[in-house]
Amino acid sequence: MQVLETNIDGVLVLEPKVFGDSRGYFLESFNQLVFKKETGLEVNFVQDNESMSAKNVLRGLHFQSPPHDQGKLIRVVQGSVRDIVVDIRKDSATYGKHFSIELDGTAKKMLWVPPGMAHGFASLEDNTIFAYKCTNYYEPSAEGCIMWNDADLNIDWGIEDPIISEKDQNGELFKDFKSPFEF
Ligand SMILES: Cc1cn([C@H]2C[C@H](O)[C@@H](COP(=O)(O)OP(=O)(O)O[C@H]3O[C@H](C)C(=O)[C@H](O)[C@H]3O)O2)c(=O)[nH]c1=O
Repeated sequence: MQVLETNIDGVLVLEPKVFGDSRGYFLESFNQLVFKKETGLEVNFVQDNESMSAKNVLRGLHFQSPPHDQGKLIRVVQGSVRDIVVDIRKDSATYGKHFSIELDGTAKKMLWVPPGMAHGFASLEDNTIFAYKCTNYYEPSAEGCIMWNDADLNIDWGIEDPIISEKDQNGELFKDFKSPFEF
C-alpha cells in the first residue's frame, strides 16, 4: 500500500494493491498491521458506514465534536466523488484550508481523515457507493455542520446545483464557527 501526504497535516491518501485477473479484482480494504506499518498510526475502528448517492448529491461538511470525534478511512466502492476535507483544528497552520481529491471505484484510492476535520463529498455519478470506517460511534448530539458553500472556505465541489439534505442547507457559516478541536 502506498501512502501519500497532503497539504493538511495528518490527512493521507492511501493507494491499496489491487489484484486484477480474468474474474475481476481483489483488494484488502483494511489491514490493521499494514495500516500501522505504512502510516505509523494505531487505529481502532468501531463503526462501518455506507451510503449511496445519485449524481450531484452533496453530503457535508460534517464533523462530530470531542469526545465523539471520528477518524475516518474512506473509499468509494463504485462510482466517483469529489471528497473535501477542511482543517478545523484551532491553531493549525492550515486552519480553514481544505484538501480536495477525486475518489472512485476504479482506481480504489482511499483517504484517511483524522479527527479535527470537517468532511463532505459531492457525488459525480449516479449510484455512487461511499463506504467508510469510523474510530468512534455516531452521536447525533455531537454532530456539527459547516455550510458547503461558505464564501470564506470557497470550495469547488465539481458539480452544479447540488442535491442537499435539509440539515446541510442550515449549516454554520465558517466566520461564526467556534471550533471544538485543538491542533
Ligand atoms: C452518519 C450517520 C447517520 N445515521 C442516520 C441518521 C439519518 O437518519 C440517516 C442519514 O444521516 P445523514 O443525513 O447525516 O447522512 P450523511 O449526510 O451521509 O452524513 C455523513 O456525511 C458525511 C459524508 C460524513 O463524513 C459523515 O460521516 C456523515 O455525517 O442515517 C446513522 O444512523 N448513523 C450514522 O453514523
